[in-house]
Amino acid sequence: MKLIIDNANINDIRSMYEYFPMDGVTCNPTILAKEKRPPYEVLKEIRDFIEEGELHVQVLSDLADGMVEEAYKIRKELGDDTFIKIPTTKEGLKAIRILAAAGINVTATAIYTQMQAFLAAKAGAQYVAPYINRIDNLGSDGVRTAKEIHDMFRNYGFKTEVLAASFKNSRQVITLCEYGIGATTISPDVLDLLIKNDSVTAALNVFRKDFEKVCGKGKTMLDCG
Ligand SMILES: O=P(O)(O)OC[C@H]1O[C@](O)(CO)[C@@H](O)[C@@H]1O
Repeated sequence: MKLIIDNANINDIRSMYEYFPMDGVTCNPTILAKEKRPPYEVLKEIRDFIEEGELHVQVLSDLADGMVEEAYKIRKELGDDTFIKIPTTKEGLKAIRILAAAGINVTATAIYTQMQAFLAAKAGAQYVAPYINRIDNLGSDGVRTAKEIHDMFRNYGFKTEVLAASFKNSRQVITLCEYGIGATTISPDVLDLLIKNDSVTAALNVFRKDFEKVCGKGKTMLDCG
């Protein structure tokens, strides 16, 4: 499962890359706006830092022609390997088909239903991004929807992968990881929750205390005996 960071803050991204085995960065217009700087300035910094990592950037236009135009501008500014996030509306489907036919990487976003995912995959998207938590908040089941989309793609032999998005807890991520989902995009807060565990801390404290009984406070394998 690819692990992608859902954030546009370069300091957060650097820090997450330092600790976690990351595969790239996604953002959406809301995440970009939080940086309060010109978007391409922010995105170019991220592009340079993550080098070959995946970068997913969303368009704003409502109509297909505008989406396609934005896609070319994004690629010109940030490189041809950039994934263009296209909202999976009727106009979006038209744009996905045009872009995919031109060999452009597309991530179909704002996925709430299996049908959207099916149509986006058939139109040629590399990824579809179901919104796990937002689906839950509609009274449905985001994790189940993502699993069903994954299974449906396998049944049809589509190459499209699920890029699960909108997580609020680590359980949602782990369940999809077990299931073999292609990728997840996760905020720094939820990423930290994947490794935070009070039992691990407690176990390490016992090891330290026992060791210090013999070697003294603050000693390690470097400076004891
Ligand atoms: O519900 P949230 O946390 O705003 O997430 C929406 C998600 O959709 C995406 O736009 C999909 O890539 C992410 O950037 C974001 O995680």
